[in-house]
Amino acid sequence: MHIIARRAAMSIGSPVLSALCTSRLTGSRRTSTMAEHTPEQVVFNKPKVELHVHLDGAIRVQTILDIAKKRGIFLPANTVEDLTSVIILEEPATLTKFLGKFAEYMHVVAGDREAIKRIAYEFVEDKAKEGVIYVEVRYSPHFLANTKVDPIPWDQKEGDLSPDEVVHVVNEGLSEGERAFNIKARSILCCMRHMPSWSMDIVELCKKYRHEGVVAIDLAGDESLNCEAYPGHRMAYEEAARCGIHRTVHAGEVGPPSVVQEAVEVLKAERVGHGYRTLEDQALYKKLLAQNMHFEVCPVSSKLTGACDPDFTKHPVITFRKDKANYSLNTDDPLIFNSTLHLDYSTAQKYMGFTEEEFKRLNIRSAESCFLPEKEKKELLQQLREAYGMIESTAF
Ligand SMILES: O=c1[nH]cnc2c1ncn2[C@H]1C[C@H](O)[C@@H](CO)O1
Repeated sequence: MHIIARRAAMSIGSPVLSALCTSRLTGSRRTSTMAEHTPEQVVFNKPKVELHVHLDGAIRVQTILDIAKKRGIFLPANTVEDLTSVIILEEPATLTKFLGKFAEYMHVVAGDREAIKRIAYEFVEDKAKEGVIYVEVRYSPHFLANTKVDPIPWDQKEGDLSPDEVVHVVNEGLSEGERAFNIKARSILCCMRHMPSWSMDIVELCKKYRHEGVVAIDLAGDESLNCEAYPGHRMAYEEAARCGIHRTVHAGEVGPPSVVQEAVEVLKAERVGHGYRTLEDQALYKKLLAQNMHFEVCPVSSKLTGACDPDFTKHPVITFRKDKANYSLNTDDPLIFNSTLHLDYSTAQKYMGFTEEEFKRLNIRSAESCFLPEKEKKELLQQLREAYGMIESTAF
């Protein structure tokens, strides 16, 4: 059965690492969760940090079906199994084909407050079940809105949910999830490459909600569109830098190293989303290594979007590891890749020779590179070091 089909039956359950143990249950007590894996697939059964995952690429299929039913929206399939096969990418494709997958279901969730709050809440539950203790989740508020957005996305009729209120509703879902599942969840708001006219809204929303869980700005979408041609993004990133809003940019996923260079030098990105093709420009790569630039690596995603060679033994993260670069392992869009964070870790172990020590190291680097304020970052690092046996526990 597909992981997603199993994910469908997830219920509100026990938080954090205990959830990983459900995969070890046998017989009739076996529960259905997204994090359900055979024991050998859970190769790093310790607290983790995830920095690159899209909320709209991490929705449960059952939730899409439930919301469609409630709203009377037609879908081309009405079981989890069937809808899963409509949505997922099974074979390596292109970034363009991958981005087209969102149109299969975004119209179901967009414009509906209850649906948006639910996906945010369930997202936190799913991450807790994977053993994630800190996550930064990203999305485009415009893609979930149906008013004060031009054009209104996904062929929706005009309604009353603005990008601003989308952020408010997502924040509510995330913080309720944090309380229920005892993990920390923060958000990153995405500008979209093809919609530079939305980018100033995004930086204003980052400013407005910076004390309610929004930690950074991102630029996602089709990388063939550069910023020189679209000054809206550059202006938004300048304002973000001016106001101390953290910045990450999707770059070097399928685009050439020049897009990475532009992200770092023009947009003042502090982290690079993906960044694989940086390796094609050794001078740039060395410069970023020296700067301790963080690369948000998404192994399973990089194969299915066609960003990297499908042979994982040739993956750029192997070079990053060899060079002791600063990087994280992330799911990106687990709905569309029919994946979990465990699959990214087990892929790294099975095909790229990753060890427990490297998993610990990269999670520490991820925590160091997260967008939390310094005090909270220190607490997160302390939590990880204790869990990894690097320091004595301070708990009594
Ligand atoms: O891997 C990606 N590269 C570029 N854009 C992406 C990727 N995954 C998701 N997106 C886009 C589609 C989503 O609707 C948007 C905001 O989450 O970001």
